[in-house]
Amino acid sequence: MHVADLTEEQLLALIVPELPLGSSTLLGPGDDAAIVAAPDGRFVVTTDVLVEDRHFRRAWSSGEDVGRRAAVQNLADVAAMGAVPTSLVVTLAVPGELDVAWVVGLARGLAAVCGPLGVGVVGGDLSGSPLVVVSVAAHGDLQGRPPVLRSGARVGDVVAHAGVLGRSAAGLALVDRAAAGGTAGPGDDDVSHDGLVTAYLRPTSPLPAGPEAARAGATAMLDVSDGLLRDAGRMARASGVRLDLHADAFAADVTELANAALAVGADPWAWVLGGGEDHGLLATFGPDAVVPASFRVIGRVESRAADDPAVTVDAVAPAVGPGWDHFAGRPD
Ligand SMILES: Nc1ncnc2c1ncn2[C@@H]1O[C@H](COP(=O)(O)OP(=O)(O)OP(=O)(O)O)[C@@H](O)[C@H]1O
Ligand SMILES: Cc1ncc(C[n+]2csc(CCOP(=O)(O)O)c2C)c(N)n1
Ligand SMILES: [Mg+2]
Ligand SMILES: [Mg+2]
Ligand SMILES: [Mg+2]
Repeated sequence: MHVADLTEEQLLALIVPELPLGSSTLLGPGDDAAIVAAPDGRFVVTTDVLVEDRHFRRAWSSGEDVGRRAAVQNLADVAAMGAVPTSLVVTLAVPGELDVAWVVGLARGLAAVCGPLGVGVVGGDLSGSPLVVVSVAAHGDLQGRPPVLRSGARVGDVVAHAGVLGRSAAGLALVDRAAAGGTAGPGDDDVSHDGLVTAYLRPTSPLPAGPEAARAGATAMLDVSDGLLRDAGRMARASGVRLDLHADAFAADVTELANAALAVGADPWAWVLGGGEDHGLLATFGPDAVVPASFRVIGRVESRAADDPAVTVDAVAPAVGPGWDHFAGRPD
């Protein structure tokens, strides 16, 4: 059965029962808008879109994969403010020839990520489109704490990261090679790259680390969606500082990706420092703070002189990067 065989109401009747209601939801799907409790008196709101052939390919990703990815990339932005996610709304634009099962799978993917967190999928919109487009807006609760902004990093703070680095980019390169008919070679001996492909298809984010960082007094935070160097640069510029990353801190990540990099002829450093879509959290903490165990220290905040790059690795401009940009420009 294809989407074009159904009315919007019939498609919604298949989707809505799959969606979690969430613990803060006062009114879920079915009316002109949803109602969600915001006990703090404020709420966090953010949106991120996924576009077919830009963020995923239908030949590679199931509906469930895309639903999980759409939820995670938005929940990571909520966590990056130090907040706990409460609800999502999901706009879905799809071609009429798309299988209904793909759309139901997408709802199940959203539910698989949101349900266990008590996050409601409380509404959305449907449209036809030549490509699949999934646009999510997520809301979150600061629980009475100040938000953790990008602009708060101060000279002398430590730089820390929670989550994985480079694994999604490695998985994408492996899927890409398989799709191009690439054959096994050096680096493939006795190793399965399955975990890396899953990291690309179904990224996860250390969401509880966001509020943990906020409680520990993080001075700045953002989620790493476009690559560590590019996102670190955003924090550095917003804060008027330089982030100096320590290469030693990434040795284990690079070693873990070495076989996959050999297999596809890539540089594992480019994946770790420049790959995006791992959705880890990059945060800074004052020198006296106790960095939560979910984070590892990867560098230090330094002053930025006029000619300094925003981000350095062992005090010099990095040789790889600069990370993802939809319009391909280079950062300042
Ligand atoms: N079309 C837009 N209109 C208004 N504000 C926007 C628009 N696009 C982005 N922004 C704002 O610009 C800022 C940077 O957006 P960006 O998408 O880079 O952040 P992000 O969502 O954290 O990153 P990513 O999209 O890589 O996950 C955010 O505050 C975002 O809300
Ligand atoms: C088929 C396919 N080709 C390339 C990529 C890589 N990619 C796309 S968007 C992005 C950065 C985050 O984007 P945004 O800022 O929009 O969240 C990255 C690393 C992919 N995921 N799928
Ligand atoms: Mg965004
Ligand atoms: Mg984002
Ligand atoms: Mg972000």
